[in-house]
Amino acid sequence: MFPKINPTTTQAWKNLEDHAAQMKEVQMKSLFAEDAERFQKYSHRFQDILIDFSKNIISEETLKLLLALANECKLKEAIAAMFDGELINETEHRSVLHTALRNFSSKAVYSEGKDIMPDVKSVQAQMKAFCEKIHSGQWKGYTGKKIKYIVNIGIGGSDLGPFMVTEALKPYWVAGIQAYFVSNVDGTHIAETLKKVTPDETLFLIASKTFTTQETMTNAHTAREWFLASAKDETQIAKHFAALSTNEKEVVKFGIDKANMFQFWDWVGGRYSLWSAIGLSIALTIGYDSFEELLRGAYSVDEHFRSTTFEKNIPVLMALISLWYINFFGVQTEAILPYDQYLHRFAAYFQQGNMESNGKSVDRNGEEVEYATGPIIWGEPGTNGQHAFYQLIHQGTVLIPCDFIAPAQTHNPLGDHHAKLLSNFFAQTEALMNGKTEEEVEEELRKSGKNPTEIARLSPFKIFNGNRPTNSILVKKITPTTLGQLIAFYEHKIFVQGVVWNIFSFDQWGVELGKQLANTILPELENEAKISSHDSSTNGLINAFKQMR
Ligand SMILES: O=P(O)(O)OC[C@H]1O[C@](O)(CO)[C@@H](O)[C@@H]1O
Repeated sequence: MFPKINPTTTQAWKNLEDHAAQMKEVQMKSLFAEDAERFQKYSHRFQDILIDFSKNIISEETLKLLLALANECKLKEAIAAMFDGELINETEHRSVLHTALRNFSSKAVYSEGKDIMPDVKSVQAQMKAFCEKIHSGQWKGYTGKKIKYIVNIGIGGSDLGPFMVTEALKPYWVAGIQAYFVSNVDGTHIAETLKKVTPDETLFLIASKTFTTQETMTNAHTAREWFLASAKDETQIAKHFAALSTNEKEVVKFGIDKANMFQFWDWVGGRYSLWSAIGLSIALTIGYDSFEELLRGAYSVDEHFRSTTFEKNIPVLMALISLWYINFFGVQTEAILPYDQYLHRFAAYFQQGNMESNGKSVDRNGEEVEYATGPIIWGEPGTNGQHAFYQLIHQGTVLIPCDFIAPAQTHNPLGDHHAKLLSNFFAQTEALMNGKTEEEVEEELRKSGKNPTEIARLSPFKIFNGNRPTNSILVKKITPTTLGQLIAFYEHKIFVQGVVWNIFSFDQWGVELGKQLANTILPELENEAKISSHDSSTNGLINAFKQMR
């Protein structure tokens, strides 16, 4: 196991603190003015993806120190430990091997002494055969019709990944298949979905690693009742329900045929599970071959991550540059801004990926951390975001490093839409870096005919300080391959940060307390009795709810 190092005790951390004091005085635009090669030096190409880190408040010295920090925190050893199946998820005593799900080498991968690749390949073969049956129409519903609707019922990692990917890859959807995703326990979600599908043409995928998650089980039972209200025959459930899970016992208890169970394993974290059987909704929607391309894309990044020197290692650089702001500039939040409507769930997906992984305040030694860890992640597609929250990014009091992502080629070449979209993408990062000086503002106001009094009054509001960092990620086209690559970049970024912060990125104890309390409160809502067992606010709210309902 790699050592558990408090990053603040490293020499690199101390050096970075001193260096940050100097860099806080530096303007990015001066860095560009001083170095005509800056873009070439700080941008990296990975197949059809270009990542430009040059619009960051970093110098060669910054990167040298950040890389020294990674080395002092034993990142190399940590990467090897993950890929080698060591039990790095210590609080759950598990390996972390989502990378094995996209391992296209012929090499064995071991977890707790067992080569897991035969099981992985066998489930993939099962998924492929199932997709073929559904797509060819060989698989028939209870009235003899072919399956037209896929309804994935899952939440968190059992929903966000498949939903994000199927949306991102809409141009690849198999003709005749329509996918829906139900996650929220709010009955509205399933009720509205069921209005769009027919019982005899729908396949429900009950996606849950544990098969005990309240939301998913509640929705699954509602779907089952809805289905049986039409089919009126429990033996027909086998034609319309499949389970994606690690928990065979619970799947069978629910009444799903074992033959319709697609298995995955404890060493797949929920938020890293789209590559596993949880991806069946993806494979059914875009076809198994495209699903495999997605996996292959991720595999190519895994190889890059494992073998590329840290100086040129894209996820390592993404992680360290982000950490530079979080730990040395006091940054608390990052935005992910895809200039691609198909990627409209990308930020939401990595909200869970990042915040559930690195939203921790106890280190791997069980000590409270004395430094910042995971940031708040959020974002919306461009240009919608521009008309909503960019005001704050440009002129607000908080520094928000942003990732701008755009495809060079669109799947929908309509008139000049794409040129307009991309002109905004380029303009925003330029504006965030350069800002607009007082002189520029005054000159502009003068030209627009304002008098000196008006110029003096208005100019403070129109100044942009600039120097706001961005990464630009330009992708030739969003395809299964490039999407797989993008996702894997972000996954490994999260891993690298977790290593440097010395936290366990693959457990999620922080979601338990709320679940426990909800289980206590649920029976209290079953009658009209006045509640007095909580604090006065919780009692007051529950009692008011009982009166209002
Ligand atoms: O797949 P399951 O077991 O239903 O869990 C769903 C989600 O719930 C969590 O455990 C907590 O939100 C996530 O980590 C997971 O992705």
